[in-house]
Amino acid sequence: MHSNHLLLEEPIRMASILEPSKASFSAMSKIVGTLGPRSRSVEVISACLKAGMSVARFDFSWSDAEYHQGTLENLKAAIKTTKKLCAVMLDTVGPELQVVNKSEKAITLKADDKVILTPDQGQEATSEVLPINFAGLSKAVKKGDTIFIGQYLFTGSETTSVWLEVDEVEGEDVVCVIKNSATLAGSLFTLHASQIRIDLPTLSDKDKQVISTWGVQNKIDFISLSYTRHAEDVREARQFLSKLGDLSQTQIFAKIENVEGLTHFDEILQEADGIILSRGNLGIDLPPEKVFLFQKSAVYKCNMAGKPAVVTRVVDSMTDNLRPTRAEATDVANAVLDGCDAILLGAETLRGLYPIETISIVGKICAEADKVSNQDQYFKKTVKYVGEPMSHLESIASSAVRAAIKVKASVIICFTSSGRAARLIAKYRPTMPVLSVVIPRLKTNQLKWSFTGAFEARQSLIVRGLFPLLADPRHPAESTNATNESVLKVALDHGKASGVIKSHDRIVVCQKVGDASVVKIIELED
Ligand SMILES: Nc1ncnc2c1ncn2[C@@H]1O[C@H](COP(=O)(O)OP(=O)(O)O)[C@@H](O)[C@H]1O
Ligand SMILES: C=C(OP(=O)(O)O)C(=O)O
Ligand SMILES: [K+]
Ligand SMILES: [Mg+2]
Repeated sequence: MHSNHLLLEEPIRMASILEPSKASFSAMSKIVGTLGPRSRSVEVISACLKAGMSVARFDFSWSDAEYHQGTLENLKAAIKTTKKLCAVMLDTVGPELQVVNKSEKAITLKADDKVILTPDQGQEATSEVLPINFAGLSKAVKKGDTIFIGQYLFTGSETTSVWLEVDEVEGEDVVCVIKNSATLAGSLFTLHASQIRIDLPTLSDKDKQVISTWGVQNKIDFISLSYTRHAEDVREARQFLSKLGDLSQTQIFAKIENVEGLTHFDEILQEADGIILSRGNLGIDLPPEKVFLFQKSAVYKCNMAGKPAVVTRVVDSMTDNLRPTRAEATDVANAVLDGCDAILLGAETLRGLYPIETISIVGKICAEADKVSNQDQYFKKTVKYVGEPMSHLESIASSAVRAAIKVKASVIICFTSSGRAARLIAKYRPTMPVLSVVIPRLKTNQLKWSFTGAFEARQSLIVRGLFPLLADPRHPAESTNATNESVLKVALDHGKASGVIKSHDRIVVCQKVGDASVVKIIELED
């Protein structure tokens, strides 16, 4: 994929744009798919994995643990048959405001009419009254405030979502003027009050209950912490996970969905393992002309911190269409050029008509963008930002990337146990895939012995450029010459089998020999 590297900063021969792309290993960018009604059979999930999905998101805003368990069992079966790894992400409900439409009858709202938002959940949802799950709304809003309501995983389509303006507050009810005619479809609508503080905990009691049952049972790799607004939200979630056995290893991805989270971005980034730029909600909270600026600066900060950045809501129109709009197609490429690690698909895979095609098209756009991203510029910027003296490991990691580019290596093979070395290599955005060979370590919790490695391997599935391989735990974890050689052979065979490594290729290897970290370049004979 790196062989015909073009640079946007140099004149591109226009005709070269039309040259068909060589079939490549896969995109360096990752794809997170939200699984639901249209993407829960073994068949469809298998196709999604083959098309490039490497993380499955289970959104607990919608449906229950039993339903999600059924989907997860199918995911496990699909992983087994396709032999494609996939990590599991649990997405919390958090302080999300919802309208439950028990009857599931479509609700027609007409511009200039009035509608009442009430916390009385005993009432049916109609075009006059919409019951919501929060009693504090009337205290939080004032006349003139803007409220948005859309179908769960709204796509922004003007006919299924509605803008309201607060007209008056009557006790706990909020009376609103409808700004556009729309028909709300489905059983659940999300409500977003622009730039309003919602006084609800970031981890709700229901979230805690789900995490400590479903989450523990399934050893979830990631928590997607909806509506993270302060660093303290992440610290609290971390504290909660620390008491749940294996989940002390679960990574926390802070979802930035409103202005409050944006304001505290720097502190949140320090605490979190990664960031989800939740443009669905954030795109409503921010003035439209500011969305790109947040994206560019947040992704830059994530890159410099070496933490994964995930961008959402990229090809909403593919929920009903086989092709993205031109704007969407360009937006996906720009997200990659901005430096994001992964793209998160919502409605497109959950209830869209074309989940597999969506993943495949997004993957292809990412792969094209990968080819023209300016690695040299990025590398220099990162080295400058990190400054001197660099930590030993960071210096080794950046040198490995530099060497790999200079010798035109086809892959970097990185030995790691904690995953730290592989993440640092990814931070320097190599143009070739990184096979992160995770070496298990024996650990004990005083009750039983087990091996580390599974979490670390799956968690790299959200990092741009990383392709994990879990080494056989029978290999001793000590890095002797003999074990290094035998593990390297397994990694090379794996690389050859998957087509990234060919005979006579050069390969950069990052490993420890005794106590010393080394970067070596090998040239294959056959
Ligand atoms: N089991 C191993 N065998 C050989 N080298 C290793 C092993 N584990 C880590 N390394 C190398 O050791 C250095 C530290 O890597 P890191 O991922 O931080 O290791 P750790 O898992 O010990 O935190 C890197 O150069 C990495 O490639
Ligand atoms: C992904 C988002 O959130 P949700 O969990 O509501 O899909 C978003 O707001 O972009
Ligand atoms: K959610
Ligand atoms: Mg959201």
